[in-house]
Amino acid sequence: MASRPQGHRARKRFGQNFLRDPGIISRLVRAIGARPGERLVEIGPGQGALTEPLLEAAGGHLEVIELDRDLIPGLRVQFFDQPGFVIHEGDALKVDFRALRGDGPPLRVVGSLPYNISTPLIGHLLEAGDAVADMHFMLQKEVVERLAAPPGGADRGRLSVLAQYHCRVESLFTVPPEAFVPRPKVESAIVRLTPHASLPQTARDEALLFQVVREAFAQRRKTLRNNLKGRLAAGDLEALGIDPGRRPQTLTVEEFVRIANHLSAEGEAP
Ligand SMILES: C[S@@+](CC[C@H](N)C(=O)[O-])C[C@H]1O[C@@H](n2cnc3c(N)ncnc32)[C@H](O)[C@@H]1O
Repeated sequence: MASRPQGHRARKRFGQNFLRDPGIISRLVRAIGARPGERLVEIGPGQGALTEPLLEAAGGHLEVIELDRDLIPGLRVQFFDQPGFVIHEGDALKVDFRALRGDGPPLRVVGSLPYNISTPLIGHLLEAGDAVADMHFMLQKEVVERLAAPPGGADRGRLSVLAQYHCRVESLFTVPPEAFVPRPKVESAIVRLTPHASLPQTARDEALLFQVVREAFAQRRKTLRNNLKGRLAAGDLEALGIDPGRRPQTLTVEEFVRIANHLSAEGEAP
C-alpha cells in the first residue's frame, strides 16, 4: 500500500479529526476483531488511518463510505493494489444499508464518526434492522455515556432507551484528544452496538413507543405523572406496576414498552 496522502487540510464541516495514535488504532482494530469473509463497512475513512489495518484484518475486503470528495483520490492511490477495497462516494446518512447488504452476510459497520452526524447516523443504521450485525464507533465520550447509561444514571435519556431497545450497548474505552490531528475539544470513546437477534421486549407499535419516550423525557425533573398526563392517568401507571411519582430516567426499556403496549392495546379496543 502507498503511504498516506499529504496536503489535505482537515475540514470542520465534515467533522474531520484524523486518528494518529497507533496504540489506539490497534486497540480499536482488536476490539472490532474482523475476520476474513465478513462484510466490513467503514464510514468516513478520511486519510485511511483505520482503513489500512481493517483491510488487513478483513482479509483484503473492505467497503468505505466517504463524503469528502477531496479525500477520494488519496484513498484510491493508497489502496490501488487492493482489489477487494470498494469506495462509495457520498453521505452515509443517505445510504440504504439494506440494499448495500443485498443477499450477503449482515454488515459490520465501523467508523470514527464526525460528531455532528453521529446520533442521526446511529438512528439511520438502527432502522436498517437485521442488515447490520454490529457497529463500532468512535464518538464523543458524552454521547457514548448517554448511549450506555443504565436506568437511574444521570446520563439516561431518550437516546439510551432508543439504543438499548434495539441493541446491546457496550462502552469499550476512552480516547484522549491528543490521539487526533487536529485535536478535538472533548474526549472521545469507543462504543459497540450489537442489535438484538430477537428483541428482549417488543413494542407492538415502535413509533408509539418512541413518542412516549420523547414525551416522558420532555422534562427530566418532572415525574411520569406530569410528563405523560396527556397520555394516561396516574392510576393507569399504577395498574401497570409503575409508580407515577418516578422520574423518566429511572425507567427500564421494558417499563417503557409496557406503557406503550398498554396504550396501543387501548387504541385497538372497539
Ligand atoms: C472524525 S473523521 C475520521 C477519519 C478517519 N477515519 C480517522 O480515524 O482518521 C470523520 C470522517 O468522516 C467523513 N464524513 C463526514 N461526514 C460524513 C458523511 N455524512 N458520510 C460519510 N463520511 C462522512 C469525513 O470526511 C472524515 O473523513
